[in-house]
Amino acid sequence: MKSTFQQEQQRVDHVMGVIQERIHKLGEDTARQRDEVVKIRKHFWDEVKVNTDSFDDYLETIIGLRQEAQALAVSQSTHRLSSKRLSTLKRMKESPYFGRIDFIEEGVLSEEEIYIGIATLTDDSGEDFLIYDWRAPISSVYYDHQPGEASYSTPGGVIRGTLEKKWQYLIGGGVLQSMFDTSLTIGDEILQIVLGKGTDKHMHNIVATIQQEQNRIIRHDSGKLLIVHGAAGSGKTSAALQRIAYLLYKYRDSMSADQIILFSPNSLFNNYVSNVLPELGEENMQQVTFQEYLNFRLSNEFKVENPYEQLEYVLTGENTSFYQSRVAGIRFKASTPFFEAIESYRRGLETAGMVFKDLLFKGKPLISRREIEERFYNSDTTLRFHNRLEKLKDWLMKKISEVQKNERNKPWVEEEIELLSDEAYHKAHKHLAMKKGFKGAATADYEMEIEDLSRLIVQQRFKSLRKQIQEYNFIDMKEIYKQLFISPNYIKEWLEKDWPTDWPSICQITLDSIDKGKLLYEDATPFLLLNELIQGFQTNRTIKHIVVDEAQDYSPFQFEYLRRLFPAAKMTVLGDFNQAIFAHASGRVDFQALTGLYGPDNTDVVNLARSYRSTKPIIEFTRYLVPNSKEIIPFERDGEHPILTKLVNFDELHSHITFKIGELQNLGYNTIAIICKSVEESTRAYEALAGIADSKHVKSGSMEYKQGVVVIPSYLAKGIEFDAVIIYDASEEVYGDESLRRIFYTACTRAMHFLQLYCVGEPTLLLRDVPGDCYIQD
Ligand SMILES: Nc1ncnc2c1ncn2[C@@H]1O[C@H](COP(=O)(O)OP(=O)(O)OP(=O)(O)O)[C@@H](O)[C@H]1O
Repeated sequence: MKSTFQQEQQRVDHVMGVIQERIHKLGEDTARQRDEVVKIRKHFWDEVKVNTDSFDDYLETIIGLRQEAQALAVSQSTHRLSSKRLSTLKRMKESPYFGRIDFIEEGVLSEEEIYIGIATLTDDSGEDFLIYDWRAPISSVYYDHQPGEASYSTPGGVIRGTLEKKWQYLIGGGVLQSMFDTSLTIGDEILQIVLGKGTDKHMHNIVATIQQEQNRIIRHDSGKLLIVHGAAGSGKTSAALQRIAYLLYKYRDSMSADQIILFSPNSLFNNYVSNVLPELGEENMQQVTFQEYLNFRLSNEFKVENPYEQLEYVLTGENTSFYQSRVAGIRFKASTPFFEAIESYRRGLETAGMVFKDLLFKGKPLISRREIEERFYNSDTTLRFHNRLEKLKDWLMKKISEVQKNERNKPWVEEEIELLSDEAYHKAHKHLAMKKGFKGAATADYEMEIEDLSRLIVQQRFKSLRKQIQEYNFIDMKEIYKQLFISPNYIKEWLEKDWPTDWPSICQITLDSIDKGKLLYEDATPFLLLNELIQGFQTNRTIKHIVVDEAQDYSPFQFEYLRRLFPAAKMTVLGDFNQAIFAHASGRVDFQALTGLYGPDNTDVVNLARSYRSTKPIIEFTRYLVPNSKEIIPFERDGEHPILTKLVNFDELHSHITFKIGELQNLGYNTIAIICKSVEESTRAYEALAGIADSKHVKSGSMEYKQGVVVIPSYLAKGIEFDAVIIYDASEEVYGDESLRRIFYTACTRAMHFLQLYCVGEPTLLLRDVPGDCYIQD
């Protein structure tokens, strides 16, 4: 008689056979579909008869074109779906499923064995499920329940029953390596195995070991806003990515990957998480950093400072003049009172204060800014602000048309006609001929009239002016924003209280920067907001979901902005106060305040207390670095205690680090990070440690997360993790300020298996509260 293990292997073999068969069949189908697409593309124009001689011919051409385009679209979509399924099946060949529940539904006598994997697989009849997708309603029982009474929600209502048993499988290369009856042990064996492994270049999916509290996040589906607050390493990013996969499955008929945006902390992180969805057979969502968005919107007008330049300044600029004022400005400009001040300032612009640009033609004002201003403030004040601007735009267009008409007979036009090159003449000829309905050979007979040519030349000359009006570029946004800072008292008109004491210096810093063509990071979102409040929000209604990771580094201001920008989207926000590293994140970072974005009825908050990334000794050490440390629960994974080594000078430090790296590499650690406070420090460290083979210096703008040894500033290491972390210099000299606590905590919590801290001189007092038995002092 066969053992349970053998029977299970037999089942694996059977399922593998089915998968192999499907791969073979689908491989053939996909190849055929690809040929079909290529064929349609190649012969697209052979199938369409282009004839525009008469209206009927024209109509027939259009219909032909449409039919051909439709055929192409259908073939492409069929091919895309088959390819997607094929790559999922190929992944399932490695490990077809990872779990099983034995479930008896209420009112049904027999128990059903539900095997769970990354995608559904049925037998040839299509009736019996060999594997259930991990996102199927019934699969939630696997994540949510221990043996006993259990239930799950379906679109038709709640199904109740009894969970008899729960199994976890480890299958690799089609071979069953181990299976655990977790209903008996309630063990985390597989989680232990997964977490004990080394990291590699990319984050991986966690579907086989999703924890109950994470499942709540993944399957959450009510309200507009889900706020997830969780300790470092608690799986916030992982849960968010599986949540996206879940939403793409649940709403597969109405939501596609390009309708979801993930706001990531930096490009390195983008690269790091880019494999999770493809591993699950889904396409990646759009990934963007807030900075990229700001650049996209503002780079025509300004050079926009990036958040890391801002942070680097905060970390290293203490000795520069106006340092305190700049930091106060950063905080204030990220606050809700400043948001409200901008809103009331905009309302104030309804009666006075709009600044316009002269509309120039041939270098001279055609319509002066004063004239535009007068027209605007004499317009009907009962109309909404935006409608008044629309009317102003119409008026300007009309004026331009009049001037344009008068210009046709001016001598400059005649001169230009005479100076027209052959090529320009030919182009103009063609354009006018097309406009008048001449075609092909007939155009040769057409004599261009001077009048037509003049009109065309004047029209061309006015094109950019019209564009300027069309795009509201006659509003001097830069001056309007500057106005807020020109007189330090001006703000008091829009804000009753709460402006910072160093406001006059903040005003000066702002103006100096704008005059140099640079927009400080703290001004970028306020400037955009004012822009949108005046010209109308450029909203994007196609986006259905936005996920904001590392949300503690966004200001309330930015959240409000995102809400308005994507009015049709739901939002998932993930963060950890303790890792708030940006300068605007004062002690008042408050996720509860985010509830105000959509209101309490539309908001849910989930807390993740258990931390998975690091070994228990590392978590027990790091949690003493932040307040509320008791709330962080370590996952029981053993390892070495963190080590603090005190050194007397930098030469000693560098030889210690070089030796340690060799040791760690011999232990088989793939990813080792030497984490520094700032780029300034990491540049020095990298140069001094040049002897370490194949080490890389990660700077802002680095696009790819690499294996091996990296020297990295703390704020770029956020969101990612390393097998071993070395804190380059944890001295009081470097981390001597309380405001660096969160940066220090973030750096230490990047370690999965090993944490070494060095310090040249006295260690930072941030370690003061860590009990001596939580680390080894060298
Ligand atoms: N249920 C789980 N099963 C397996 N691994 C998990 C699970 N949850 C989290 N992990 C692992 O823990 C590590 C940390 O997860 P993740 O990066 O998602 O946490 P985070 O909360 O976003 O961390 P941080 O805020 O520190 O950036 C990752 O290696 C992830 O794969």
